Amino acid sequence: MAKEIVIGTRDSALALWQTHWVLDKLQKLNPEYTFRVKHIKTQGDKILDVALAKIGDKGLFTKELEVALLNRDIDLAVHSMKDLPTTLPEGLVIGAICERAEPFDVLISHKGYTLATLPQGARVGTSSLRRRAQLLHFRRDLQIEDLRGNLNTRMAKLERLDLDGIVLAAAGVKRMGWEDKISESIPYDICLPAVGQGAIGVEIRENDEEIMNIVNKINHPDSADAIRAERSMMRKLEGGCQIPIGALGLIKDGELTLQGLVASLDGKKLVRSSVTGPRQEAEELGEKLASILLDMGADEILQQVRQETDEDDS
Ligand SMILES: NCc1[nH]cc(CCC(=O)O)c1CC(=O)O
Repeated sequence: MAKEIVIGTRDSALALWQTHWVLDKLQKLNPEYTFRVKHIKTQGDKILDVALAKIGDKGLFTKELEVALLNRDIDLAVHSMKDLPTTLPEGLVIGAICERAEPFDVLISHKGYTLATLPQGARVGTSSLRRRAQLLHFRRDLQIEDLRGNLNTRMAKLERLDLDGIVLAAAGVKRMGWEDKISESIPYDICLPAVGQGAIGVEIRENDEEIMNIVNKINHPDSADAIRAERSMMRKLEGGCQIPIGALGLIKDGELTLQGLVASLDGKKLVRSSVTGPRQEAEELGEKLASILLDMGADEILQQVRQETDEDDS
């Protein structure tokens, strides 16, 4: 009988879509194994009524899966790369980063608005600090409403809260089959994506060579190098708290260009820059861009954000 490999996943509709996408690929490329899915509830799936920025979202969608990996309850965990913290627990590694879908954000609005044409003071839903800051930087007049929950809940809130629009990741919207609801693909100069946005990753045990060989077949080197650079930038910038950070790595002719930004929560301050270099130096490029941003004023923004989130906690 074929050896069974257990894939751990969250059980949101998006997570299940992503997991079955990964499973199909793995099964085709590794016919000698049988793959099975195990659902695991994460903290982020249970706490739906508290703003993410308040509880801190590091590992909120991944921790229980990581515990299951370390306990050998599962052999690999499928994550949205954007939800995977930049530092992994001891003993776990990223086994593969799959080919990235569109990394940009989209506006969903019944009236077909774009960010530029939304009426004065329009109410736009997002719970991401990164989106909030960049939207406010672009349009100081917008009223940003908190929008916690999985994609289905967020879409329901567009109606229930009678919002003028909500901002979501294009990749998730397409995976849910909601393309027809998109009223604008938001350009990168207005909104730089989250680190890892649009890519699905596989986390495995560090010394598990058998699983490493199985998942390596679905690794996409261009996506992996781009996202390694983004994660390296973020690792150097963040200090244990949630901050508005955007990043996007793109590979062309063997060269990696990494764009990045850091913004204040109100979007008033925003520093943005980019670096280009050999793709083999993805991690160094990420650190270099982080240093450039810090020199440009990101250090002050970070201090300010830390103070503001501390006040929130008390
Ligand atoms: N934070 C939730 C999350 N994690 C991954 C995606 C979308 C899919 C992706 O970016 O890979 C989403 C939804 C969203 O931000 O709109």
